[in-house]
Amino acid sequence: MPAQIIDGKAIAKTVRLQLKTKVEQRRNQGKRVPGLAVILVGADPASQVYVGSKRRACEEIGFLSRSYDLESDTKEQDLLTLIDDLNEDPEVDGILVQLPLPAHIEESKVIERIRPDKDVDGFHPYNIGRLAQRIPVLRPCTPMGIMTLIESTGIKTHGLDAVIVGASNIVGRPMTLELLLAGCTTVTCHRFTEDLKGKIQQADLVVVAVGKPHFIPGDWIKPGAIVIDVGINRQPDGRLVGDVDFDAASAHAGHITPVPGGVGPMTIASLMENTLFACEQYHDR
Ligand SMILES: Nc1nc2c(c(=O)[nH]1)N[C@@H](CN(C=O)c1ccc(C(=O)N[C@@H](CCC(=O)O)C(=O)O)cc1)CN2
Repeated sequence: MPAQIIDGKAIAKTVRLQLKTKVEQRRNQGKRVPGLAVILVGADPASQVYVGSKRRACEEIGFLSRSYDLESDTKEQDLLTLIDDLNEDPEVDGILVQLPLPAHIEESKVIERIRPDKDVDGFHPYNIGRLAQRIPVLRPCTPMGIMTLIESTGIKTHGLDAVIVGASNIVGRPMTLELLLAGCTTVTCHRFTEDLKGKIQQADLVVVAVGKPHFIPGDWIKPGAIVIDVGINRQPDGRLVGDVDFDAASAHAGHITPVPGGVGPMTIASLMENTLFACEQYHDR
């Protein structure tokens, strides 16, 4: 039987509609709307697309949206000063700095400058530490969205053997922490991993985030496994493909995310959830 498609676009839309209702309720109660500041440094075309989607999602849900588009040669200190200002701005619940940053700006310095209670990306060491200690607050958006997608299948995660391919700070590492928290036995694979095929063949759940088109052949997938593809690779003909050979993997998997329309839209929906969370948990008074 072919795999069931996990429709991230539809699930993300449902999440956004639920958030819109909650914002309307806040308005009716005389409360202020949550605010998100989105900062883009430079003009990377993919980043412009993602930032545009984040700003549109804010408007659709009814959040206050603040946009900061900075030149690619912006000084690190100027970006840090903007973050300092936004940290003190009572209308702003969340601050998002789109990654990657230009090479002259130190990413960790910027992430650590955002106050943990406004770190809606969930990348600050405080928020990563909370997730590692099983008391999550603001969680990294892509892994958080993936957990929502997995929950939508109705499959219980306790005891599953999960393989995460890729060990980035944005996806692979926090994904491992999320799946550990969800009761999976986790194996995190990276460039030095040996026998990747053997590990994937054993996995009930595979999350792939390496950024290489069709890196995982379909016939490596265990029959019935859940396959989550985080890769977004543009082909010479303009099509987007994932890190997994979708057509071949669909013949083996039980559930699979498409690219596009899988993980990407849920990343943005999770960011919106985090913004409301920051507003309600930290800033409502
Ligand atoms: N500060 C951050 N920077 C980056 C993050 C992040 O979570 N925080 N993640 C990625 C990029 N990303 C979010 O910013 C992101 C990637 C993809 C999508 C998405 O909706 N993709 C669509 C396809 C869009 C297209 O046409 O290119 C899909 O998969 O259907 C949203 C957000 C790196 N940087």
